[in-house]
Amino acid sequence: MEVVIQPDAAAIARLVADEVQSLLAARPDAVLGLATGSSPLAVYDELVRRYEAGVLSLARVRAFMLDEYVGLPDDHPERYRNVIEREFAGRVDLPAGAVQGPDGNAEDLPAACAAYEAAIAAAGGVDLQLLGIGSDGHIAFNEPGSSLASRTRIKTLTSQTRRDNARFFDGDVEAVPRHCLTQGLATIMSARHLVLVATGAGKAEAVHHLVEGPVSAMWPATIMQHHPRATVLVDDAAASRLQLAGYYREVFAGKPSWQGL
Ligand SMILES: N[C@@H]1[C@@H](O)[C@H](O)[C@@H](COP(=O)(O)O)O[C@@H]1O
Repeated sequence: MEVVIQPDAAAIARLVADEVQSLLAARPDAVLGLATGSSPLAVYDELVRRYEAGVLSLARVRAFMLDEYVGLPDDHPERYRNVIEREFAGRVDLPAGAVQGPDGNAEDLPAACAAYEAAIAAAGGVDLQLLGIGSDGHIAFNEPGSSLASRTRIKTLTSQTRRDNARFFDGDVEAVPRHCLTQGLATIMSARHLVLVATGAGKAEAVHHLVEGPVSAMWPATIMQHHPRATVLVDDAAASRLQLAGYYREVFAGKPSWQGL
């Protein structure tokens, strides 16, 4: 696992966008994994800027989302499919239909989960998966206690996650759905490069466990320690509880620029 400590979200976004740009230069039809939440927003803004500047095209890209709420009306602004369209897909040249997500309104939810796994596999798997992390250490919606071998399935959100996400629902916890469909930890681990972004002191404990704690279902993101290519990008506040922060800074400072993330 590589830990990259940067001064702020904008600096993190530039590094992640560089990585996406070099991936697409090598493979214009790459498969991206998209995350929702506030953490990846600066990355999306940076990618949009590069698209508008004409240095990046996503015309041949396919993308898969991590998760989706169950039961939000199709036109609800917080439905993750709509969030991704608004924050990213609708602002670049991703073709219509290029972004897929689990169908949280399907009549048969287990079948929708299986179909989603099959769609990812049929696309050849995800090349670069963007991730945020919840304050309780969840990735996608794999809450504490999630099977480390899980695949896309229905999950119940913890009250902490519902409280955390209430800010997107006018502060109304009751408006946050109780259930979701989420890629499992094994699904996420199948992506070829994991790129996790975390900023702010509220993520410091989760980041500490992710990078330096024992691998445990209680902190689901720790499974990333088993991934051969995982990059964790954090700002100073999110890095504040890392015991080896000085070492991570030294390693990154000494890295040849051509190496990328
Ligand atoms: N399902 C999402 C996750 O994909 C996200 O990483 C996490 C952190 O969100 P944020 O980046 O807004 O802090 O919470 C949400 O519940």
